[in-house]
Amino acid sequence: MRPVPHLMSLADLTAAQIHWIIIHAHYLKQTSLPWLAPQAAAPGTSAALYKKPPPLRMPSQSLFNKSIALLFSKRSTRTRVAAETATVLLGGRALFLGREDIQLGVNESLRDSARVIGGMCEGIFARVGAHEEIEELAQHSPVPVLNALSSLWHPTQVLADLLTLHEHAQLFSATPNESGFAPSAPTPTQHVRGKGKLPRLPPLRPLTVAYVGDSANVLHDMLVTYPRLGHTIRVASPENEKYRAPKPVWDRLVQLGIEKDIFWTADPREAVHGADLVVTDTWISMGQEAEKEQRLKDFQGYQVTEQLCREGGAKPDWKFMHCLPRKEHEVDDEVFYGPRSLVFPEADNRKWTIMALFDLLFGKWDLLEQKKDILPDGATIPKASS
Ligand SMILES: NC(=O)OP(=O)(O)O
Repeated sequence: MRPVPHLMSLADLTAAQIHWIIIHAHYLKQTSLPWLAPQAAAPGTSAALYKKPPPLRMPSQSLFNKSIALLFSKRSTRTRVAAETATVLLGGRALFLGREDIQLGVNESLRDSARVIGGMCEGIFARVGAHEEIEELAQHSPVPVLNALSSLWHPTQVLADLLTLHEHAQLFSATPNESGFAPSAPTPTQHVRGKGKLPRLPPLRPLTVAYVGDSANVLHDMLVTYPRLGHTIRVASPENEKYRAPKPVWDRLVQLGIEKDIFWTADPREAVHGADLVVTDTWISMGQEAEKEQRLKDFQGYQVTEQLCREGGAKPDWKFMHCLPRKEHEVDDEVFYGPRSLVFPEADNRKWTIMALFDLLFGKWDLLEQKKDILPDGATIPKASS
């Protein structure tokens, strides 16, 4: 009997498996978008004379006739909409089960809920409070459990960020960084698993990524991922220990042998030095509303602005990402709505990366078993710089 695969954090995957998900998400996006476009004009009409409809390839139907439970004990826009729409494209049905809808946590234990829901659904995508809750769901679920956000990790967000960076690779100048890596010439198409030629996932050169803000779940998955994909990461958070990564995250970094690759400072200007990409996130996570006043004081000077990045010495063509929802104290309008911002393509890509995970983890169960080191034709992972 195959062990039930679960995914709690990108720390659970090899660099090759992470890269494989990005390639697969890109493939699913390319095959699905034509199905979502307005219907082509009927043959013989004048519009049809000018525009040939695109060739349609069916995306994977690995969730055909299957149901996925979206077990959300916290609010969500992007993760929920991405999960529901991705499940439709894979041929399945998503059941949104919010905290007001089911017995979970109020009248029934996590253990019993996991067993019951897993007996009727083929996957559980769970957004929880304390990380231990999702660990307990996974321990007792007969079907795969995927983390939709917990107190420690937010793996699906960082996958969307990576897909977005690859898609915008041309915006980052091609100068090799200290590791000496120079990107190979991009090939316009790639063969994907006997499905013919599709636009190739653009290769991404190693970037210097600066994170300015609280040490929360998105940053934690960035920390365990970016150095293994060859990127440099620089973090600024206020001096207080509560704004630094907690022990379970450092333990995973040590386990992966990348703890020395993380540069951490309390000075946001120092963090953005040499940055290709500047990232921030909420200063007040769900459940921390009572600390709002103190946090706003502690994060004074952390707002991402043109001035901060200029004074800190970010690269002239630096770009900006934020997982959303955003507050103006974290990043001003000039950056957020300006030409440096990738935030909306980043939000769109939540759908394609969640679709890839649903396909590989819920539909096929082969994410953790295979493709540890093997990538599709022509794909490469940048060499880590240390
Ligand atoms: N970024 C993110 O997780 O958004 P939601 O909370 O709206 O799902």
